[in-house]
Amino acid sequence: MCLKGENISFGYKKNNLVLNNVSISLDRGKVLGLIGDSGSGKSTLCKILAGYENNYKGNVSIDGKEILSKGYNPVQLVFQHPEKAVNPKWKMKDILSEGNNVSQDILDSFGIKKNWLNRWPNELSGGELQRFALARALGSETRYLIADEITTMLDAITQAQIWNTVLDIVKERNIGVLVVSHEKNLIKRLCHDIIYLKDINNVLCH
Ligand SMILES: Nc1ncnc2c1ncn2[C@@H]1O[C@H](COP(=O)(O)OP(=O)(O)OP(=O)(O)O)[C@@H](O)[C@H]1O
Repeated sequence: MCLKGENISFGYKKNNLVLNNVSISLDRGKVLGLIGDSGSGKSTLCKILAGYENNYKGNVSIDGKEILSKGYNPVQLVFQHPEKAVNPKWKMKDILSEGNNVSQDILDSFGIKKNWLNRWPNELSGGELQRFALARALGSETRYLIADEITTMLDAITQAQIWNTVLDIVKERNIGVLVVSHEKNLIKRLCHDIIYLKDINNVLCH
């Protein structure tokens, strides 16, 4: 059971590849780190694996099947800036309802308080908002989580709390996680394996 990207090539503009023949495989239950220089295409690869970009060459499969364009995506992507991933005109309870059967246990484990649900996104801190984004992404049908710099803007204590919670949940639910971070120490601490995305040829190696 794995999320696989095979021979992925992609450019935002014609004749200007950001990813050149990249292959990556994330097993269920594993935490895989992805590092690479700024601009090497890490976020782009995350978006392709999560089905946000369609115009690529190569193949993405989830547990041996192609990504479905309809229905809940078992591959969920969480970004660095939660404020950009939520509708500012929705209350938090409505934002959460976009997820898939997010359990009370998940809300409790992220320390999401009941009264936060009636607030607007701009009435929460960055860390509180990121907890919501993660809870929303960890609904019952999620099989893979792609975490693109999810704690970069947070203080060390909040970062540790959030990652401890995420690691507990993914272990219990056998979810595979791709961790993108500039912080090599964080990656070393969290991940079972690490891959490096080179900036020019996009060769992936262990
Ligand atoms: N929507 C877009 N349109 C055009 N070019 C883009 C777009 N998004 C990213 N790029 C370009 O694609 C390249 C790869 O960007 P990407 O964000 O994937 O890199 P990254 O490795 O995640 O970088 P960083 O570590 O700085 O976040 C960069 O040169 C960037 O300028």
